[in-house]
Amino acid sequence: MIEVVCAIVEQHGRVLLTQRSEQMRESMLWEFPGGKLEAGETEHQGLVREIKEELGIDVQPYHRLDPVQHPYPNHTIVLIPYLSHYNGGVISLLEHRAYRWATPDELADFNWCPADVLIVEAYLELVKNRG
Ligand SMILES: Nc1nc2c([nH]c(=O)n2[C@@H]2O[C@H](COP(=O)(O)OP(=O)(O)OP(=O)(O)O)[C@@H](O)[C@H]2O)c(=O)[nH]1
Repeated sequence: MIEVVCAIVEQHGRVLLTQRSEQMRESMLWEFPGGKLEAGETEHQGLVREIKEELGIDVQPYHRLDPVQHPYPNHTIVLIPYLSHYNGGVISLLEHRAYRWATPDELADFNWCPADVLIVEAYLELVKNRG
């Protein structure tokens, strides 16, 4: 099982989404930025490292949401989402095709990686319950 951590980074009522590039698996689909955990790394360390590597920004994970398991044709992943603070830096697209700061209302309009669909739903529920 491949463990993948991803960040739900919020700022001014919007959330950061990234679009996978032509070169990546699940190409052109939208996701929460992140990546595979490396051996010996904690989830927090892996998430901070991945976001720095692919977007050049600093984030601080603070709340773990329920992981989602998803079978892709050649591998199964467990996707572990963290609500995260944006701690600074300017976004550079070092691996992705595009990024957006989307409002919760807009999230349903994106073509998501299949593993993310349940995470988007859980996030929307959380936003609703915050009032
Ligand atoms: N980062 C990220 N990956 C996701 C999400 N949803 C999802 O299904 N995935 C899948 O999880 C896997 C993560 O791979 P990745 O390519 O982003 O990670 P990485 O940078 O560590 O991989 P690499 O070193 O093999 O290129 C891919 O199969 C990707 O499609 C998501 O929200 N964020």
